[in-house]
Amino acid sequence: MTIRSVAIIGLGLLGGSIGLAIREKLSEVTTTGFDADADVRGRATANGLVGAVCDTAAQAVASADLVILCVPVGAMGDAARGLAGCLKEGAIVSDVGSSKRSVVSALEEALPDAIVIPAHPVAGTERSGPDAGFATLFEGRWCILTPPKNADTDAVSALTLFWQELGATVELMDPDHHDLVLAVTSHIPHLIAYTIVGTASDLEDVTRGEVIKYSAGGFRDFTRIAASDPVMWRDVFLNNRDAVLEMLGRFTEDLTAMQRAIRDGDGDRLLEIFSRTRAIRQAILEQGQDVAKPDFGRGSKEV
Ligand SMILES: NC(=O)C1=CN([C@@H]2O[C@H](COP(=O)(O)OP(=O)(O)OC[C@H]3O[C@@H](n4cnc5c(N)ncnc54)[C@H](O)[C@@H]3O)[C@@H](O)[C@H]2O)C=CC1
Ligand SMILES: O=C(O)C(=O)Cc1ccc(O)cc1
Repeated sequence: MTIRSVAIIGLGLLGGSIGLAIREKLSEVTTTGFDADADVRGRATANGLVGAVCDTAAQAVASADLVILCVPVGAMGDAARGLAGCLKEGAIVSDVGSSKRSVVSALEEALPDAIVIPAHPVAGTERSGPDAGFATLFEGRWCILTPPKNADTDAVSALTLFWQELGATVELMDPDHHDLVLAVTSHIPHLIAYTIVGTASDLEDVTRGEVIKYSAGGFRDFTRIAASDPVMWRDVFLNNRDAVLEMLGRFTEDLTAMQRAIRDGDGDRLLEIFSRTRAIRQAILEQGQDVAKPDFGRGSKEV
């Protein structure tokens, strides 16, 4: 099957970036879009994120071969229910949600007769909204597809090709495994950033001023991540609860071990842990991933 038209539901960072990337890399593909927020629809029109910004989701998807839901994971069910009875025959319904198990269930429940192939482009920034997108967001990034076991193979191939044409490398994964892996590589790091920046902001006024004044690289990096969209991340934690709690349990144990090593003056133990973690960064660099300028930092404002 050939994807000739794409409808994007949710015209923020991800939706806008997909629209711009299609315009730049797949000029023969037409795009339509819808956002629940009228102001966002206005900005999307002004920024030319899609060929036509529609007043309803039904209009946006009516002739689309591929529909991509780019809304917070907690809104996927509502957004999908709004499309029931409006899809073109044979259309693929996909998404970009950061967690997959609950999204798979929400989409399949809302659209039981549709071809649903969930996806997660592992690419983003701390920015959000219709002015934050950029066409190169997906270049050199992973896009994980979590197709159901009985998925239409032509649809999986078409979606794979679509993401490859936007510059991503595609991998297939089971949704539960996706959620566990992303809990440790993305969700817990965000939780830690929100926590440490929150801890600093709870300090008394004088000290807090000094935190801002003397913030060293590490803290500044955390503030970038902790500036990420609150609604999006609330939804990620509510929707990937089990995997996050599992990984948080392990993290808490490791943090306690670190606390004990410091209390005991166990320098050897600290050296051992810090050397092991250094090797992980080395391995990421050797894989050719851009860790010096964070993944996600493209298009983001340096702080
Ligand atoms: N921000 C990031 O770095 C990344 C985000 N994601 C995922 O992408 C999705 C979108 O995130 P962003 O683009 O960053 O968010 P965003 O906040 O920039 O855009 C989301 C848009 O969805 C709209 N919306 C909400 N409910 C809607 C509904 N029912 N119907 C139509 N529009 C609706 C909002 O008005 C908003 O404009 C989320 O599921 C997130 O987990 C995935 C990878 C990276
Ligand atoms: O900005 C950052 O550091 C990110 O981690 C971006 C990001 C956020 C959510 C995702 O599901 C994937 C990537």
